[in-house]
Order: sequence, then C-alpha cells, then structure tokens
Amino acid sequence: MCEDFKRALVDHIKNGNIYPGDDKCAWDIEELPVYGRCLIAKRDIEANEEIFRDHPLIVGPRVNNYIKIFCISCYKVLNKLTLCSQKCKFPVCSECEKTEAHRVECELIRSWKLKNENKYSKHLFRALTVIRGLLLTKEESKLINMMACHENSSVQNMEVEKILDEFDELTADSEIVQKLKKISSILNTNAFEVGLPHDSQPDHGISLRGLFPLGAVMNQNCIPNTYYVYNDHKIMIVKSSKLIKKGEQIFNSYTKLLWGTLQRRVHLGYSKNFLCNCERCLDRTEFNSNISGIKCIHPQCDSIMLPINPLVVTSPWKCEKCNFKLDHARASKITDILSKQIFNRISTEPMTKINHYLKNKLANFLPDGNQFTIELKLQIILKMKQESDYIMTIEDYQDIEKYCQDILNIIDKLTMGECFVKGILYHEIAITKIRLSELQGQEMNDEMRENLACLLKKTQVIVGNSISEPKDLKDLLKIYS
Ligand SMILES: C[S@@+](CC[C@H](N)C(=O)[O-])C[C@H]1O[C@@H](n2cnc3c(N)ncnc32)[C@H](O)[C@@H]1O
Repeated sequence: MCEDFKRALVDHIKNGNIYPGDDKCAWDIEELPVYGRCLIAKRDIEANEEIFRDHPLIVGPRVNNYIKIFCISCYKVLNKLTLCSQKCKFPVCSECEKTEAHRVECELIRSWKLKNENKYSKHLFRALTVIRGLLLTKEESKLINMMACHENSSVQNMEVEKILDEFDELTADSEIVQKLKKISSILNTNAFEVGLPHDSQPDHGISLRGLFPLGAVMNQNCIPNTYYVYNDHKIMIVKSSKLIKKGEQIFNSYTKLLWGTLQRRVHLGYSKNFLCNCERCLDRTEFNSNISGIKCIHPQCDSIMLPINPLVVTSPWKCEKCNFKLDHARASKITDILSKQIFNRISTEPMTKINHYLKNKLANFLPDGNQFTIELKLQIILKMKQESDYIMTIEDYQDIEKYCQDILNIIDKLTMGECFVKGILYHEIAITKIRLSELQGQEMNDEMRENLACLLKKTQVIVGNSISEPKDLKDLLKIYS
C-alpha cells in the first residue's frame, strides 16, 4: 500500500519537475499506529534544510467570506463584479475568460443546467475548488483517491450540499454529486492555505486552498519539525525547523502555532476530525510558555491559572502558586469576554489605541505570553506603521521591538526551532532598529550593523526567495552585510 502511494507521489513531483532524484530524496513513507501513513526522514536532515518541494493538484478559492471578489483564474481582484459572458456565473476577468482552462470549467458547470444564470452565487464560488477535482487526469484522480479522507462527516461536504439548488440537473444521488462529496472530503482532510505573491497584487490579502499530495502526508504535531513557504509558481517548499534524525517522523502543524491547547484541539476536532496528543498538548504549561494562561483572580496572587487537565475541555482551572481553583464555565467566560474584546478592537480601532489598551488594561488580566496578548502584539507589530495620519514615536518603535522579542521568547520556550513567524519577526526587529537609530539621531556602529546583518540573513534563510520575502529585504542586505 505504502509502496504504491510512494510511487504515485514520486511520479507526481516528477511531473512538476521538482523531484531531486532518488539519491537526494530525504523522505520515505511508512505506516504507523495512530497516524496511518507518515513521512519519515531517510537520513539526518539539518535545520533549515529543504526537505522537499510539492506542486498542487488543485488550487482555488477557500470556503471563506472573502471581502473582495476576484477572478477565478488569475485571482486578481475585480474592481467591478464581472461574471463570465458565457453564463457559468463565475467572476472572471476578460483575459482569463478567453483561456482554454476557463472554457473547460465553464462548459462543465453549464452542462448541469444553471438556474439564475445572471446572478453571482457565493456558494458556487466556494465550491469551485471541489469542482476542479472533476477535471483531473486519470493519474491525478488515482493519486487523490489514495489520499486520506474523513468521509461522512457533517462539516466535510457542506460546500457540495450548498450548490445543489443552483442547478436543474444536479441531483443529490447522482454519480457526479457522490464524486464531488468525495473530493470535498479529501480537500477538507488535506488542503493547505496558499498565499498569493504580494508584488502582483498589492494589499491583495487573498489566500486560496491547494491540494499538495506530498505535503499532506505530513502528520500533525503542535511542535512541528518543519515550516513551509511558497514560491511565485505556487510551489510549496518544505524546510526543517531543527535537526531531524534519520528514521524520525517529519511533522507539520495543522493549526496556528501560537494558539493555546484548547483552541488547537477544538480546531482539529471540528475541522480535521481527530485530536492531537503530542507532548505539548499533554503539558498544561505548554513547556512553561503558559500560552493558555490567565492571571490568577485571587486578590493577593500575581501568578497564572491554567486548566488542570489540558485534554479535557471541561477541566477546572488552578493557580500555579496559590492553588486557587476556578470552574471551567467561569474560566471560559473570562477568556471569551477578553478574546471578543480583543478581536472587536482589532477590527475597529487604530493600533495606537489598541497598544494603549494592551499596556494599561489587558496586562491586568492576561500574562505576557498569553495567546491573545501575542495575537494583539503581532497585529501591532505588522499594522501600526501602516496607519495613515499617524506618525510613530520613539516609544512606539520601542514597544514594537519589545513585542517582537516577547514573541520570540515564547517561540523559544515552546522549543519550536526555526519557523515562519520567526523569519518575519527578525525582519521587523531589523527595520525597527534602523528607524529607532534614525529617530534618535544615532550613528550606527559596526556592532549594530553586524547585528542587523545577522537578523536580515536569518530572515533570508527562512522566507528568502518566497512570496513572503519582505520587499525591502534584498536592498537591506546589500546595505548592511
Ligand atoms: C493530511 S492526512 C496525513 C496523512 C495520513 N496519515 C495518511 O495516512 O495519509 C491527515 C490525517 O492523518 C491523521 N493524523 C494526522 N496527524 C495525526 C495525529 N497527530 N494524531 C492522530 N492522527 C493524525 C488523521 O486521520 C488526519 O485526518
């Protein structure tokens, strides 16, 4: 079984011209209890080494509430909603409408006899990626049918259920609908979020979903030993975040790394149909990061409360120091109220105001390393300097440098090794230091320049030559190294 699957995967990456050859290939596939098939290191893999590249079998819109409408072929934002003139109901730009790729998709969709053909349908838009699965070659279909999938789960086939009413000739029991449901389950079990290059689309902010068959063999661990980036051609480049010894499993994380255990497990259980029981999930302090913690509510105590059993959603919480206990309902209420307040502020208030709230209010309830505090700090780091009508002060830059350092410290506590966020934070610290020295009228000495060069090179190693490489990175490297 593994041998056939491996052969199909090698053929798939050979088709994309990204197979390094049998002697250089660093991975193998094995079957293990609990996980099913796993990706295993065939030899020792150094930190930051490229492990493999993969190309997508299917790419398309996510099941998302997109704010902007974009062309379904080139993904450029459409300033005005322009639906295909052949009446397949999809938004498509005038260039892409003429292409063979669109003609094939358009004909397939129209063959099911659309109702209301002049009206845009968000459900159809969201189901396009699944529909694209019907247009694969025989070999490609064989490969995706070998991939893991959780069929018969209520959330898995939602995007297919929601388009049945759009057509006269697509009945729930038809063979096509059964095929679509299977493809939907495969996508929901395996797909990755794919970004688009910034350069071609300034402030685009749109992400897609893509099915990368080799990438999808990596199982989940909350301290993964890999991270990945994409290049301009939607190729996924998977690198090691630390030394991976021969025979060890190569892991990815299916959730956000800086979420707490409860959030990660709810996400996995609900959208991925399994629960993770990795070392981090089993440790209530998450390696002393206390990322899920809240400040103890006992008046004389300044310590941190955490769930007693992190694997049980309804576990009571307990203070690390004074042993004060809180039942699950009260602890959830506190975290719910704070997280709602935070996300509400992020979407409505300027970052300067949010920073004030973080320093003067939130710090009374949440410890420095709490997941919501981290989210707020990340937003401030990335967005404060983009705010129009606001000139940042020395204190703002000092806050940003501190927040970057706080998050890096948490990542180190979590023993994460290298990861995507670190690449972004190293660059943010470098540009903040440059701005600070300008504002303070300070000459850069050799030590400061060396420090900057070191940060920028670390960014280069992690996100260099990918769609996430900061636009100014190459110029800064020329100046400081
Ligand atoms: C993307 S696939 C990974 C490859 C899969 N093991 C296979 O055999 O093809 C995801 C599925 O693998 C299993 N899996 C991945 N990580 C796991 C983990 N940490 N614990 C248990 N099952 C896991 C789950 O069934 C999950 O839905």
